[in-house]
Amino acid sequence: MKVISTKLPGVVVLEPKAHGDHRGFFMESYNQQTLANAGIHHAFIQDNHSLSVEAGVLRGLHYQLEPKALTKLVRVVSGAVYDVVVDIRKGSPTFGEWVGVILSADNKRQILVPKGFAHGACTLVPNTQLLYKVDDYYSPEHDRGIAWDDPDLGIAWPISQPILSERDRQQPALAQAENNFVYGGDLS
Ligand SMILES: Cc1cn([C@H]2C[C@H](O)[C@@H](COP(=O)(O)OP(=O)(O)O[C@H]3O[C@@H](C)C(=O)[C@@H](O)[C@H]3O)O2)c(=O)[nH]c1=O
Repeated sequence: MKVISTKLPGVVVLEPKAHGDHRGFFMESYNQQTLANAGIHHAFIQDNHSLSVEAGVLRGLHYQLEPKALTKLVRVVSGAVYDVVVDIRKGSPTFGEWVGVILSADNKRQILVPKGFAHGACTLVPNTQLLYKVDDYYSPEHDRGIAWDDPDLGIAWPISQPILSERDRQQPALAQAENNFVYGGDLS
C-alpha cells in the first residue's frame, strides 16, 4: 500500500496494491495491520455505502461534533468523485484550507479524513458508489455541515450547479457553523 501525504498533515491518500490477472483484480481494500504499520491506528466500527445516480451530485461538507467526531476512510467502488477535506480545527495553522483528490473505482485511491475535518464529495460520473469506514456511530444530534460554496473556502469543485440534498442547500458558512474542534485538543 502506498501512503501519499497531502498539504494537510494527517490527511493522507492510500493506494492499496491491486493484483491483476486475466480474471480482473484482487486487493486488500482494508487491512488494519498494514495501516498500523503506516502509523494509522483507528478502530473502525461502521461501514457506510452511498449511491449517487447522476454526475454532479455533491454531498457535504459534513462532520460530527465532539464527542461524536468521526475519522473516515473513504473510497469509491464504482464511478468517480472529486473528494474534498477541509481543516476546521480552531487555531490550526491550516484552518480553512482544503485538499481535493479524485477517488475512483479505477485508481482505487482512499482518503483518510481525520477528526476535526469536514468532508464532501462530488460525483464525476453517473452511478457512483462511495464506501467509507467510520470509527464512531452516526449521531444525528452531532451531525453538522458547511456550505459547499462558502467563498471563504474557495473550493475548486468541478461543477457550479451541483445536485444537493435539501439539508446541504441550507448549510451555513464555516464562520457561522457550529464547531467545537480545537487544534491540539483531544481529537485522537
Ligand atoms: C451519515 C448517515 C446517515 N444516515 C441516514 C440519515 C438520512 O436519513 C440518510 C441520508 O443521510 P445524509 O443525507 O446525511 O447522507 P449524505 O449526505 O451522504 O452524508 C454523508 O456525506 C458524506 C460527505 C460524509 O462525509 C458522510 O459522513 C455523511 O455525512 O441516511 C444513517 O442512517 N446513518 C449514517 O451514518
